[in-house]
Amino acid sequence: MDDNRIPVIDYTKFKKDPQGFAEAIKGACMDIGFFYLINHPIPQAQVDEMFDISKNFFDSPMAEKEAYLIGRDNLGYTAMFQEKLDEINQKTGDNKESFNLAATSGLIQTQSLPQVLDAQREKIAAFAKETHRLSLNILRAFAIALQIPENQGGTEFFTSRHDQDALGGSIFRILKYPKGSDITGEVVRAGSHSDYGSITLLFQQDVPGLEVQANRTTWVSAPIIPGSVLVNVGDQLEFWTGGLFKSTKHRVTFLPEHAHKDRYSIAIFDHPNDAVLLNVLPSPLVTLTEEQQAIDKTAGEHLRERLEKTYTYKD
Ligand SMILES: O=C(O)CCC(=O)C(=O)O
Ligand SMILES: [Fe+2]
Repeated sequence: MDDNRIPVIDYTKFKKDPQGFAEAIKGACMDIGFFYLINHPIPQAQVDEMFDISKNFFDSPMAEKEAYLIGRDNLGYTAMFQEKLDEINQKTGDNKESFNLAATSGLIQTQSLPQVLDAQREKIAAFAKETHRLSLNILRAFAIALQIPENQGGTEFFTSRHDQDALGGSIFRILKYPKGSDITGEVVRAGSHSDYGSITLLFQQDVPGLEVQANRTTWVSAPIIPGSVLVNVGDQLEFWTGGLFKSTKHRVTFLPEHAHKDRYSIAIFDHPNDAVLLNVLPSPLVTLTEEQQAIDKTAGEHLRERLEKTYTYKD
């Protein structure tokens, strides 16, 4: 495999040749930590509808958005420059706005939402359910690739630990990178970071800008492949697999077209349920170090540690 390329994997292979699909995904996860899925089951019309909802929300008056500022529950609105994903290298915060919606069933129903989003709650919930179904099949492919024994859960080892009806940190995030040039002198719009969860699904629309750090050294662009979803491994899965799967840093940089075009993206961050211990993985391919085995860390603890480092909460 070319190390500097993000592989493109055909999702229809999951049904026809689960083993081959699992091997392709494993190769990508052990290498660059990112892959595109084409021919996935989420209808483009539904994705487009989510982008329309997102645009309507970001167009609403600032007072309405700021009434829902993000708090320690990791839900709500993040204003321009509020999040600083790369606290070491960025002078200013990220040049973007975002809104975190809950992606666990209970919270989808009860999260307090601004009017524009509240009116679309059913559609948002349906999209969260649909994308979660796709995540579950990716997690099944992981279990096949990692040869999890039947008596340890087999194919359902990861899915049973990503129950949308149980407590967990999964987030459905809409993002807007407003048009305009780099007023602060930063080249980067969203600082270099790795994601926190197990897997992230990313939908990009029209305007590129995402870059991925191949081999932990070289920045390569992650172009938009129409109709695809970009999938990446997060920190919890890297930790859980003893480093076998790579949680790769990525960032969004300014491109000339950003001067006159808004950029929108949607990220679904799937997390293991809060109570899941990340230092136990019954796979013959994974060897956890003694040190790692000694760290009894749950997914919930892992997430909260990371969040405290990157946000400046206004409460
Ligand atoms: O907007 C993008 O393309 C990437 C966003 C991202 O990496 C994140 O929110 O974690
Ligand atoms: Fe990210």
